[in-house]
Amino acid sequence: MPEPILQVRNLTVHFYTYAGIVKAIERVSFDVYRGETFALVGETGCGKSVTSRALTQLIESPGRIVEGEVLYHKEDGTVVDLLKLNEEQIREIRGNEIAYIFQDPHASLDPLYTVGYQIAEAMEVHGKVESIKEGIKKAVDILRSVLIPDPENRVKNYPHELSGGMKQRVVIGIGIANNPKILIADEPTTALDVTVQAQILDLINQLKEKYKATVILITHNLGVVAETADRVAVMYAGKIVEIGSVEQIFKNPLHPYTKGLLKAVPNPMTKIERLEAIPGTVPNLITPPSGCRFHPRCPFATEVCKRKVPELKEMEDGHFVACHLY
Ligand SMILES: Nc1ncnc2c1ncn2[C@@H]1O[C@H](COP(=O)(O)OP(=O)(O)OP(=O)(O)O)[C@@H](O)[C@H]1O
Ligand code: NI
Repeated sequence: MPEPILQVRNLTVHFYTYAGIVKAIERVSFDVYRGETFALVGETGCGKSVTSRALTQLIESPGRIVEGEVLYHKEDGTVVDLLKLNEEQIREIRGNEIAYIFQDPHASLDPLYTVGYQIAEAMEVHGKVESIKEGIKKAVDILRSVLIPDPENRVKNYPHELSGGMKQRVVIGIGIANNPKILIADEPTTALDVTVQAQILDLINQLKEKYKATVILITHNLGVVAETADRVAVMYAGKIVEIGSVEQIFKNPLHPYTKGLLKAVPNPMTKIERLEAIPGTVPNLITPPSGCRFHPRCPFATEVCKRKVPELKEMEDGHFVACHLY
């Protein structure tokens, strides 16, 4: 039996805006197993980033986590609900046991400090080194492990002295500096060109093996999912509609939305295809559709789909779908 490292239950996040309450994610539940790469996929605005940020309470005003549990299974066997931790406790976990790599390396790095300093600081904050000076020494090894050439000199560079791909390697270096148990990569390659994207994904895979980490990978690129993930959760308009192994999802997609996604990508192994070609648009999440949120776009929708929210049901071993057709 795979052992869960995270169990997410009924995670719900709302944004209280002037226009109304944006129901960004609603009762999202899934497990992530220790050591796997778990992908969250879906069109833009479906709630991937909000879900991943909510795992460690990284939701800023006007957003609020209104419901849910995120059970984190530590290596010593204890289980904590990350949503019940206070600010200081969650900050101790964030960046240390659970680290993020965000999409835009420009926004993730401070232009005023050298990359060595920034890696050193990430370690010092969590008590992994006694001083920045010691941290900068270790930063050389970290730059080496993210395959930056000439790390002894690169450590003294400012972000603007590095290419986009190199900057993203530095961001990954900061992410892994404290040897996290879970690495959450939110569109880590979107801002990069295609060849560099492949290198960065390779790097994440290598680091995952080396540090025995668990990876949560957020992407709208199904080619990336096919190549790097073990399991996949498909999101639509703030809900998870299907979860399964990569093989189950690609060979036997069950939800009409998942089928549409796969059809919208002529060849799932093509890296550059994106998921934008399903007819209709993602609904407004202030007044989401009743029942199944996909029903207005679904070719198979019936009466019940308008009335009743479908729950996730297990159809085959580990393959879940939330759809009234099943
Ligand atoms: N600060 C905010 N205020 C209001 N609504 C927000 C805010 N942040 C996110 N949302 C809403 O939450 C929903 C989910 O957004 P999220 O960023 O998680 O989508 P995503 O799946 O990551 O999309 P993308 O692929 O474009 O990154 C969207 O409808 C978005 O408009
Ligand atoms: Ni996002």
